[in-house]
Amino acid sequence: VKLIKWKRKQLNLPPGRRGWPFVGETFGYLKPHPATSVGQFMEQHISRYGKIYRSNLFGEPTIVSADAALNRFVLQNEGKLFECSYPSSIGGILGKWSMLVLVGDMHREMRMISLNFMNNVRLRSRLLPEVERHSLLVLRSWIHGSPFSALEEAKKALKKSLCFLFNMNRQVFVNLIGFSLQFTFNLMAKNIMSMEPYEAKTEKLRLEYISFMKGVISAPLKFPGTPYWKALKSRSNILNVIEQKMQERWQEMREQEGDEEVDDLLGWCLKHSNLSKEQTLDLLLSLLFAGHETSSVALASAIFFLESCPEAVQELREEHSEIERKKLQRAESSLTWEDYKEMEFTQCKNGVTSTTTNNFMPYGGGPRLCAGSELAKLELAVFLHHLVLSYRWELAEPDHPLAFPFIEFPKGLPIKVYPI
Ligand code: HEM
Repeated sequence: VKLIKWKRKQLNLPPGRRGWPFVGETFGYLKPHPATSVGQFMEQHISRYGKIYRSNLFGEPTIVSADAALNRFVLQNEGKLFECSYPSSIGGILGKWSMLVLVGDMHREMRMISLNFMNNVRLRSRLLPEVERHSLLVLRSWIHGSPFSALEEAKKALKKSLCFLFNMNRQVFVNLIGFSLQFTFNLMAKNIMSMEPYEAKTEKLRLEYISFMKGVISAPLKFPGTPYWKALKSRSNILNVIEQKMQERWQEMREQEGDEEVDDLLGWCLKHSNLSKEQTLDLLLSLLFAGHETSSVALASAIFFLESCPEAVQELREEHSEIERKKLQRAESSLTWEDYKEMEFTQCKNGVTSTTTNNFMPYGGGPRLCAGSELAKLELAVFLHHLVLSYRWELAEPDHPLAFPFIEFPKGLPIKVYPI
């Protein structure tokens, strides 16, 4: 669904209605609904007005489109016929230099930096081994316990976090959302700022992001207690951590005078870009945001839907067992890029019709096409590889994805896993 704002009056506008004064139809539009449907609001509006209709959302006159062809046209003409904009509250939280809210040349510059950080060479040589290491860290913690136990402070953080874990007769209960967030966050924190997983500072930052995310799409009410207020506070705490990392890195760079460079995004920005300190802070903050919530929900959803399709799990297991067998024959201990390319069923490379590919736009399109889509696909495939080879799983209690408007599993997707 794309929201398109119009400024001029007396245009040939689609049908629709304005709703209540000021708030328009915002509350109805944002009402949580099962993520497997477009929701009652959209269904009712589409049946009454068609797939393209007029409304009033977030305090602005708006055209809503649930029409895939129009959505693709809008995405592809971004910066030419259309310009992206978000409700101002989102800019307040992500920062005015965040790539998600920037337009024009500055957006292009930030985008180039992000694409460079996740380019094909880095994906093969650096990110693939990291993705595998972080997948195994999480999956092994399900049976061996988390490396947390060594750290008193992090233990407290664990209690507060969504994750829980206990072991009974080799059957393990896992709060999947907590663990998939841990996996994707740790991966990004390592590659953006060389922060090690399970260290107290990394955990603290991860927990800040949880309250940060809750406020990104919330009413911009700036008084204590509201999600928006808490998210602004988290933003400032997150920026403090990133700034401290930046100071430490400057210090190291001065001391080492051009010696070995740390291979992370922070190091690259400080050495090779002309970004100001503020711009670098917002870039890192928003990349950490864009790069972990999204892929963790995608991963949890994949595992959720697979649970109800044993045939697909069986086919996955066959594909990954074969890859594992060949890997062992070559006496290799880690996955190679060639192994990854062989995960064809996992990546749904066969049997996808052109209608599906044309209408399915999970990564957006045009000049704002997700900069991390290749990394996200790698994360999903490698995690699933080790998951299906190590465990069987089933839902521990009924849960389902809700559009909130971000996708959430109300119970955190509790699953029971059995080591194979
Ligand atoms: C399954 C996981 C993911 C999904 C579904 C997803 C989805 C999207 C979508 C729909 C957009 C376009 C937003 C717009 O139109 O303005 C986007 C942008 C972006 N995504 Fe992702 N994303 C995922 C994972 C990631 C990862 C792992 C990263 C890594 C850092 C990332 C980084 C970005 C960035 C930097 C942008 C902004 C691109 C730009 O404005 O030029 N994403 N993502």
